[in-house]
Order: sequence, then structure tokens, then C-alpha cells
Amino acid sequence: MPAPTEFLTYIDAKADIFIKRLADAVAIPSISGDAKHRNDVFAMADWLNAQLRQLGVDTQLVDLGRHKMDGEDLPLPPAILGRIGSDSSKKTVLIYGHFDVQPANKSDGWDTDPFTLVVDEKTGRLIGRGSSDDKGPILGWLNVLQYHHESKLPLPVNLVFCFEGMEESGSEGLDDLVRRESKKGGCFEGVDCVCISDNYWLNTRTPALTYGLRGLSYYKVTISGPARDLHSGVFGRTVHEPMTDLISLLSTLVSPQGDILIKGVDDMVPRADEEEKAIYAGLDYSIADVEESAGASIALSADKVSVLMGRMREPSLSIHGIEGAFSGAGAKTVIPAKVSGKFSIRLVPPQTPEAIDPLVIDHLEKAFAKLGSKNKLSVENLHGGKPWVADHRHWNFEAAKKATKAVYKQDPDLTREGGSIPVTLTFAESLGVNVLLLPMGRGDDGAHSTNEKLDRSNFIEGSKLLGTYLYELADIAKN
Ligand SMILES: NCC(=O)N[C@@H](Cc1c[nH]cn1)C(=O)O
Ligand SMILES: [Zn+2]
Ligand SMILES: [Zn+2]
Repeated sequence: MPAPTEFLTYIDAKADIFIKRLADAVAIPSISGDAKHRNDVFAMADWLNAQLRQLGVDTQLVDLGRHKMDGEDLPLPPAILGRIGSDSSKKTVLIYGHFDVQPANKSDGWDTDPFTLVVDEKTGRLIGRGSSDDKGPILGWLNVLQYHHESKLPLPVNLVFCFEGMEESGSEGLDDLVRRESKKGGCFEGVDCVCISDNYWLNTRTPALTYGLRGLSYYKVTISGPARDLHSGVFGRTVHEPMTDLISLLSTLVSPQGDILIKGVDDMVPRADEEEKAIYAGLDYSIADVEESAGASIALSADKVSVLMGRMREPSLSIHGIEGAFSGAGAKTVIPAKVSGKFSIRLVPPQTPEAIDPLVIDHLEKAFAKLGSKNKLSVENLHGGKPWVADHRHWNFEAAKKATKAVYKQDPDLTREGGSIPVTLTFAESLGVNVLLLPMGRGDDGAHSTNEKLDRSNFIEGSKLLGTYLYELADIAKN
């Protein structure tokens, strides 16, 4: 059963209204990683909950308890669980998305206010934090619901929703909820497959289906010594300096070529054979794509296969920042008393945070001992998640392939994503069903970066894709 033509024309006709709704969503700065914005994440949950209810979805807000962030005790934003349809002759699809966003300040280098959606008429870009990650895709599902609600047409499948507000901060509390609701009598009982739209095409021209994600282990390494910040003229070359120790430690983690220098981490991963390399060689990708989306000619290699393997099937270590360091304007001559380096490792099978943690801690302790410093070292794992790989020959992927062909008139790339959505594996394991990642945005959307955007055509055609996928699933269920 193809998607009704009226559905496709409806999405086109309502495009401006849908973009206005995206602007309303972007205007709520639901930054989960910043305690000051916790109320905004709650406001975003209320906004989304109201939208779902208006469109006929039966929802509940689930309290996930409290957590500690940067020493502060905070309430966790609620998860939104919803259901529409309970026809036992139809497939039941679980849709996951997240309504929290990464931090964004104009001063980071944005050209416009990050929380005011700017519609660039010349380029067709919808610019704003969360436009692509992940408010645009969530609103894509709302667009599909709106057509069926207004046309008084039943959906071709039953839908179960699970939307969270902590994805960008380790999905705190969600794994337990998913496990609980997957049991007999839970909200997720009877789910046949899962669809997540929360990643990106590999390039700017070819739609993609994604069957793998890297896992993540995020660390905070703290060096402390002096009882207070010191004057470098008075104490320079007089005391062990925490910042000097920290920079030395961070420089032992990864080479400028991206090799992870922590013993055992890179070695855990089996090498790719020729058959696997051929998969990467066959993808529609070039060095120009990575350099275009990075905004500079800085690829680690001129070889496309090696660059793709670095992103999709090898671990990576990135250093993100230093808390406590002087970072303002001017030339403050301070010796900071306590500094914390933040870094994370993206994991691939068979790596897990549990297997990586001891290697990281041992490495940092040994490297610190070699410094002969009298300062103190502490290491924390802030959060983590395992990598995930799915069977892309499954009917769930088959339906998405057909839908892509119908909407975009081309076959999708089959990709593994370099990013992490830790709950993906929890869905796969708790429900025992196939999980599909069906990205809406392009490889140059700048998620987590400045000037994040979603192209208007990706929002509109992407909404058509999500709806068409549901019709293709229903078709498969009939045969
Ligand atoms: N679109 C998925 C995504 O961006 N996931 C984040 C998850 C994360 C974990 N810690 C902070 N963010 C990612 O960085 O991959
Ligand atoms: Zn996301
Ligand atoms: Zn993200």
C-alpha cells in the first residue's frame, strides 16, 4: 500500500505551517547539559506533550527521578510515552527521539541567535539549534500525525512513542524505563520494530539508512593542588601547577593522526578484511564531502575508505575541553588551582565502557606517576553507552528502502554512524526487535556545532519519507 498521494500533497501544502512549528520548538532552549536550562527542558516536554495530544496521541509524562550534574542535585526531565492505534492486525512501530539539545551561544560563532529559527530563503536552510538534532525529525513525525488527524484517516500501523529530554547528557534514567516498559503489560509490549530518526546522511545528496552506531565513554580527569588560584609571578617555578600536569596527561591520549595511545584500546578491534573495505569503497562519499562539512581541508587521509572506516568502524578519542582553566579575554596571570580535562572515546564492537574504563584509568595513573607531581589526580566516567550494529537485511530496513526510493527516487546509502544514541542497544536488547535509523538531515547540518541547520527540502521530503515508511511497513505486514 503506497502512501496516499493526498498525504504527499498535504505535506507540501502545509510546509510553511510545519516550519513555523519547528520555529516554536527551536525557541525553547532545552539544553540538558546546563543546569540553568533545566526548566526549559521541562517546558519542551510540556510543549511536545501538548502537540502529541492535540494530534490524537494518548500520552503520559514519566518522572525519571533526580540526578547529580556538576555537583548539583536536579530533577530529570520526564520521558514522554505515547500510543496511537491498537489494531492487532497492524504492525506496531516504536518511534524514539530526543527533545533536548546541545548548548549554543551566539558568542560560540553563530551568525544568528541559535534559538531563533532563521529561514534562509536563498539557500533553503532552516538555521537554529536542534533544527536537525533532533527537533526537526521529531516534528517530522508530528507532520505525519497531523495529516492523518485532519483527514480522519487511521494510520497504517500502530505507533508507540518514546521521547526523552536527556539524550545529549547520557540518557539518564531511560534504560531502566525502557527495560520496564518492554516487559509484559508494559507500554512497549507488542512492538514489532523500532525507528529512530536522529542522525544524518553521509553527504549532502544521498539519503541513507543506518545500521550501526558507535558507543561512548566520557571521562573527566581532574588535577588539583593549591588551596586557591595563585599568582604566577609569585608561585611560577615554585609549585607543581595543575594545568601543566593536565596538559601533559591529555597529550598522552591520542596522536595528531588520531591513533589512540592508551594501550589495548585500538587493539581490541579486529581489522577490516577486503570484503568489508569494499562496502566503504561503494558508498557515495569523497574527501570533499568530509572537508565541506568540516568547513576546512583537514581530513586525516586522502583515502576515502580510510576516512570512512575512521568514522564508522574504528574507535576515536576526542579532547573536548578544560573546566577551571582561564579562558576569558585579556592576559590574566593565574595558576588555576583545580582543572578538569574532558575527553571521550567513541567505541565500536566488541568494545564496551566496562572493558575500556580500566585501560583508561590505568593509563592516566601511570602517566601521572611519571610526572612526579605532588598534585592530586582523580578520574570519573561521566557517562557511556555500548556500540550497536543491526541486521540491515531485515523487513524494517526493506520498508525504509522502498520508502526512500518512492520519495527520493534513489537508493539509500547503507551507513554506520560515528555518533552515539546509547538507548538504541537497550531497545534492541529489551524488545528483541530490529531497530532502524532513518536520518532526515544531511551530512553538513552542523549538529552540535555552530549554525546548525536542516534544509527545508530535508524537513519536507523527510516528513514524507517517515510517513511513506509506515505505509511500506504496513504493506510488508500484509504479504
Ligand atoms: N544525534 C545523536 C547524538 O548527537 N548523540 C550524542 C550523545 C551524547 C553523549 N554524550 C553527549 N552526547 C553524541 O554525541 O553522539
Ligand atoms: Zn540527536
Ligand atoms: Zn546530538
